[in-house]
Amino acid sequence: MRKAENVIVGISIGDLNGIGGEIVLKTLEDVRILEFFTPVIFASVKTITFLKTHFELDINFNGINSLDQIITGKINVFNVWNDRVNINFGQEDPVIGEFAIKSLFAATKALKEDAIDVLVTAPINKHTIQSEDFKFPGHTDYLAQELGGDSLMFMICNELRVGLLTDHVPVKDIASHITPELIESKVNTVYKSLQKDFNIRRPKIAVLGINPHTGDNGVIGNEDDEIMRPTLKALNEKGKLVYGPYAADSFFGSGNYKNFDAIIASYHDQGLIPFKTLSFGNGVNYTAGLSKIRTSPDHGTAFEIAGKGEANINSFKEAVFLALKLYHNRMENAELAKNPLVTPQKKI
Ligand SMILES: NC(=O)c1ccc[n+]([C@@H]2O[C@H](COP(=O)([O-])OP(=O)(O)OC[C@H]3O[C@@H](n4cnc5c(N)ncnc54)[C@H](O)[C@@H]3O)[C@@H](O)[C@H]2O)c1
Ligand SMILES: N[C@H](C(=O)O)[C@H](O)COP(=O)(O)O
Repeated sequence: MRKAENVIVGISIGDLNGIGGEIVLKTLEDVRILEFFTPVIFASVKTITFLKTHFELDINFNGINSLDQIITGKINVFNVWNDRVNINFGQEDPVIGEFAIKSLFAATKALKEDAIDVLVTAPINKHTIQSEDFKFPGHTDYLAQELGGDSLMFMICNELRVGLLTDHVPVKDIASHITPELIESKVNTVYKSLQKDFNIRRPKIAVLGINPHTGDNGVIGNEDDEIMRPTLKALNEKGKLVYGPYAADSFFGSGNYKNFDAIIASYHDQGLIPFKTLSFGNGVNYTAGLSKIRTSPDHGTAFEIAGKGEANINSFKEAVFLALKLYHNRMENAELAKNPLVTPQKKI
């Protein structure tokens, strides 16, 4: 297995008018971090120099034009563009959105070609990134297309893990998206991720219902009784410790969430509101189910504080360290699978 400092963490720079540049550079300013990995920022030396000057940071970096020029133990900046970027903190700007996408495309290509080991993405603005080349509601769907597999938005903070059945889906379409096939596929992805990424051998999973009070026997909707319950029962009978549907309103307040290795919420805000409240700014958004590891902080571009030097870097730092932990866990599990323990046979 690679030495820690040789693990290459690719970082896409996100929306340059937001807080992305600040959280990336302030995280890397503490040089002790380079003992744990080698970073490669996908942007340009000119742009990173502008940010370094703006935030008055004491960092040095190694500008590269090719990924075989990466130097271990240095902050590497890969020149994705040569243009001068007109940064106006706090402004929604489609031109800046194009640079966010250039950075993401270059970093994803490097990930696919194994030039980087994991990808950590700084936040993008979902509106300004839309173009002919990019018609996705976020990184999760884009990476699912690029890397294959069954992608799943999996929010992680210590022992709290919240996955989503439906992620960037408009509220009016949620119920029609939730089918037995989708439930089975998402439960399986969460299950495999808990085993392979988090080393939990026999995971226990809770699924939250769709309707208020899981429908109250059909008084407030039938989906929980007709779709959720039979699908979860069938999965349970196949041997998975999966339970539910649970009424979502009291599930976190009662502390019941602590009894499970992961919780699957039916839709975005049902899962992300309790997650972001309980994780106190330290949460990480992990895209599970893919062939490669991608993490990101659990917050967005925060335009109102961008450029002011007020951004909290904790969630981004956690995203980097979670990506490293998952990378090492996957490597270890792959090693173990290559050399399974053979049970000695009795001599007769
Ligand atoms: N991973 C991602 O790319 C990602 C994640 C979430 C949201 N977004 C996008 O970001 C944009 C803005 O979204 P939003 O306003 O709903 O959420 P947001 O997370 O940007 O901001 C919500 C609130 O939290 C504050 N905040 C966020 N991060 C902070 C930090 N590190 N330090 C201090 N305060 C912080 C903001 O100032 C704001 O008050 C949207 O386009 C959204 O889609 C992207
Ligand atoms: N729902 C995510 C969050 O709130 O953290 C966010 O929009 C990012 O989504 P992608 O990872 O798909 O960009």
